[in-house]
Amino acid sequence: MKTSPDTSQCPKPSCPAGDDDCPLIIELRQLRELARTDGLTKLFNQRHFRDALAQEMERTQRSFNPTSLMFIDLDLFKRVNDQYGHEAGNLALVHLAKLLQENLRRLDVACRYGGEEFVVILPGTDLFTGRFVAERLREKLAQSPVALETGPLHITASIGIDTYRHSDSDSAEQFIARTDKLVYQAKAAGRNCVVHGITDVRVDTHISADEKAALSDAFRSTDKKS
Ligand SMILES: Nc1nc2c(ncn2[C@@H]2O[C@H](COP(=O)(O)OP(=O)(O)OP(=O)(O)O)[C@@H](O)[C@H]2O)c(=O)[nH]1
Repeated sequence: MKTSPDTSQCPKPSCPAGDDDCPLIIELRQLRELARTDGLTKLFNQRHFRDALAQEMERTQRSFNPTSLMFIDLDLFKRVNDQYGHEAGNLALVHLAKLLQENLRRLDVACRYGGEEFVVILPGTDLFTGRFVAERLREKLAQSPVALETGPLHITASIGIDTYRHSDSDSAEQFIARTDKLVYQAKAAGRNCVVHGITDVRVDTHISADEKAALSDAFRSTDKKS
C-alpha cells in the first residue's frame, strides 16, 4: 500500500547550484511531503486523497477498470475520548491507520479524511472485490483491540463502499458524497457493518477460481456483524 505521498510525478525541487545536500532544498522537500501527510497517523491527508481520487477516476475513464472507494468511520468515538481520554482516542486512530497499512494492497491509497473518518481508494477494483476487502477490514478491526496501558480497548467501524465505473458520469465530489452517505446508513443499521452502493456486482475476471470461491463464501457473511 502507498503509505507516504508519491511525489514521483512532480518535478523535485533542486538546488540551482547543484548541491544535493542543500539544507533549503531538503527542507522544501520535507515541507512538500508534510503538506500531503496527516501528522498523527502518517497516512495521506484529505488534500492528497482528492488529487489521487481524481487521477484514479480519470484512469477508469481511459482504461475501463473500475475504482472503488471506501469510507471508514470509527463507531462511538466520542465515547472513547470521553471515557479513556483524548490520548487513548489518538492511539485508536493510529491503530486503525496501522491496520490499514498492513492489510491493503500496495496500490491502494489510504488517507485520513478528517477526525475519526478514513478513506481508501481501491484502484482497478470492482464492487464485488471491494466489498470483500471492506468486510475483511471491518472484521479485523473488531477483532484487534487497541492495547491501552489500562487494558484492551475494543473498537469498531462503520464502512460505506461504492464503485466508479467507466459508464458513470459522476464528478469526484458526487462520488465522494454518495459513498460518504453509505456510512450514515451503516450507522443507522446499528454500526460495525459494511453498506455498499450499487448491487449489480460483477466478478473480476482477473481473479482465480479459488479466489472466486473464497470471495463467494465471504460474501455470504458480508454485511453481517461479527
Ligand atoms: N482523540 C481524538 N479525537 C478526535 C480527533 N478528531 C476528532 N475526534 C473526536 O471524534 C469524535 C467524533 O464524535 P461524533 O462525530 O459524535 O461521532 P461518534 O461518537 O463516533 O458516533 P458515531 O459516528 O455515530 O458512531 C468527537 O468527540 C471528536 O472530538 C482526533 O484527532 N483525536
